[in-house]
Amino acid sequence: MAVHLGPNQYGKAENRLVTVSRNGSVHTLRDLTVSTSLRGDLAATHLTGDNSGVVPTDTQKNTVYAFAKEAPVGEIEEFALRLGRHFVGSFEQITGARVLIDEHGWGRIAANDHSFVRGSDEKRTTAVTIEGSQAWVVSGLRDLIVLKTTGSEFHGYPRDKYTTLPETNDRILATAVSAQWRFSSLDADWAKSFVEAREALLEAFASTHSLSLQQTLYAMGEAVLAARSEIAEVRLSLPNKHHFVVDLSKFGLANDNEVFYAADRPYGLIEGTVLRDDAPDPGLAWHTLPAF
Ligand SMILES: O=c1[nH]c(=O)c2[nH]c(=O)[nH]c2[nH]1
Repeated sequence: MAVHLGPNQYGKAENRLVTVSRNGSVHTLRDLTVSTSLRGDLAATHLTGDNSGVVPTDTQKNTVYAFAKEAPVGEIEEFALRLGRHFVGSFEQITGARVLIDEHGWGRIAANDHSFVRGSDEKRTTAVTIEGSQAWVVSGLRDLIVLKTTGSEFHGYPRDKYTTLPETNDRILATAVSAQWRFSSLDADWAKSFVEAREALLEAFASTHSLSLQQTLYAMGEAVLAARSEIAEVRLSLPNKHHFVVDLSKFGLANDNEVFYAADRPYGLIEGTVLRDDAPDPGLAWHTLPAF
């Protein structure tokens, strides 16, 4: 039996990092989940258990925490680039790295400058891939939950003997947006880019009169590309969070799109990519990230 080692990487997943920085009595809280993965000449450990090239995942974890102390964390893209470049630059066998960071949002409680309230489950995300001296950044968000109570239709689909879905020209449209956008430049203003891309997603969701969630997805991706020239490509994953009109006729009640059953599962899952015609080659930007 002839076999060989295929692509591999290893690291410490989901390091939970919380930092507090103090400006007098005003405290600033950051809450990140950081995952590092390293690649390179790692055949020896897989084939013989020779660990001479293996930077322990424990060391990777420690580096995340030490780096958070040694310099300001900054934007998550900057922190991920700093970590990835460190591992690739410091260890001969390590030629590539992927650093994933999710940022969890906290708001201030007005009572003082050191109390916070965890907001929604929305996460700001980045995925940085390093290969030698090259770097690619894909940023985005997850679990941005949106809903509109009108301005959504769904009809005109083929019917067969299994089709029961009634056509509708007025329904609730709701989804939990996962978006990832690929930067064509590392010179971006990461914070501004995030705020404006997010705003473009929300604006497009709200203002597109939707004939399908697919159409809304395309409009949302297009809006991000129109808003931010440094973004080359947007990938969206949109679960269709169905809201079914409850049949109240058995109680002698009419239901004019007022009472809904919010279904948990199954859900439609609409996924797609919108990219500029002249988008630069993605290189390894999507390496190990979901593609569709
Ligand atoms: O916007 C939609 N797209 C679909 O593909 C689909 N399929 C379905 O049953 N409902 C919907 N809604």
